[in-house]
Amino acid sequence: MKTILVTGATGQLGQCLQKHSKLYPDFSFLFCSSRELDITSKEQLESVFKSNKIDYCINAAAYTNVEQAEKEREKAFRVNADAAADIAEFCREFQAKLIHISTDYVFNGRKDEAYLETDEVDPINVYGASKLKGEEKIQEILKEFFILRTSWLYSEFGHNFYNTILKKAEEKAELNITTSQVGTPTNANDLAKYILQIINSGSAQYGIYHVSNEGEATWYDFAKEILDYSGKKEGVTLNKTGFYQTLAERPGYSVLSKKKTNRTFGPVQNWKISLHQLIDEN
Ligand SMILES: NC(=O)C1=CN([C@@H]2O[C@H](COP(=O)(O)OP(=O)(O)OC[C@H]3O[C@@H](n4cnc5c(N)ncnc54)[C@H](OP(=O)(O)O)[C@@H]3O)[C@@H](O)[C@H]2O)C=CC1
Ligand SMILES: Cc1cn([C@H]2C[C@H](O)[C@@H](COP(=O)(O)OP(=O)(O)O[C@H]3O[C@@H](C)C(=O)[C@@H](O)[C@H]3O)O2)c(=O)[nH]c1=O
Repeated sequence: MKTILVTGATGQLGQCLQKHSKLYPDFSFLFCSSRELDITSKEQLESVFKSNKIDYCINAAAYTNVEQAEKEREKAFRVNADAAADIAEFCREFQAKLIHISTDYVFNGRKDEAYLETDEVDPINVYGASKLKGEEKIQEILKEFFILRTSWLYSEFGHNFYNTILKKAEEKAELNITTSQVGTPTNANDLAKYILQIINSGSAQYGIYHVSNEGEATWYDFAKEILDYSGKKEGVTLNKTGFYQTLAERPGYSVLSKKKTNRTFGPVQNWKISLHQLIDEN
């Protein structure tokens, strides 16, 4: 039986992994919240790796507050880079394979077609820089890793753009949503299912992969689709804006090419279809 450690287990992706883990009764999961396992503590990491024979570690723990990271650079790097490196060290020592999640924000957004895994990285905010450092350290330390770059995650769980829009719709708020970023909203349930499929396949095709839904959208397009499909647009004013004031700069274009991922592990569905599924289910 394969034993799978999941860090950050009560975060958005962590909760999606918990939900979909039920489909894998032959796997033994060790879900650890930040309270149960602080990944910045080498002692705590060592203790988990020593007392369990871990085959895979899914690192779903991260510092994800893009705005706050501009003010807490050190903390963002401690969690997203240093702790990721420590996890990689323990994976090497205890022969576990690492599945680490990274982001479209490692790119500067100046390209005008989908980013390949091999394209130049050049983050333009602190969060992106800290995630890139994590990627780099993992590759230096470990051979048996999958770094999965994803984008614009949303789900029924936790704090995300989808839940923010639904909440604002309940409040009948006036929404001003930016059209100045193009990317791909990705249902975290799809990512969770994809990760579990990779483990189940036993693949040894290690490396960096892009795993997001297919297609592209602006945040405005995403908000509009959420409101239209959920039938909650009544009384809500939705405005396009070319500029939404934020502390952190974000890439203008961050669609990820899935050519390599599709070839290796199979397709991921279109973002609109996946969004509709989530709304239908909830
Ligand atoms: N959300 C998004 O839009 C995107 C996310 N990603 C990446 O996907 C992954 C999952 O993101 P998502 O689930 O959305 O993020 P969340 O912020 O929902 O979850 C992150 C989890 O990490 C935990 N965590 C933070 N610091 C530590 C620590 N020191 N030790 C242990 N756990 C810690 C948090 O716990 P607590 O709440 O208790 O602090 C939280 O449960 C991350 O690697 C992220 O960088 C990539 C692209 C898009
Ligand atoms: C709430 C809101 C946001 N926006 C803008 C701000 C920003 O440019 C964009 C998205 O806002 P958010 O703060 O929800 O998203 P942001 O924190 O940028 O999301 C990112 O999170 C990290 C973790 C990732 O890895 C990325 O892939 C990406 O998903 O929408 C509006 O235009 N209007 C609004 O009312």
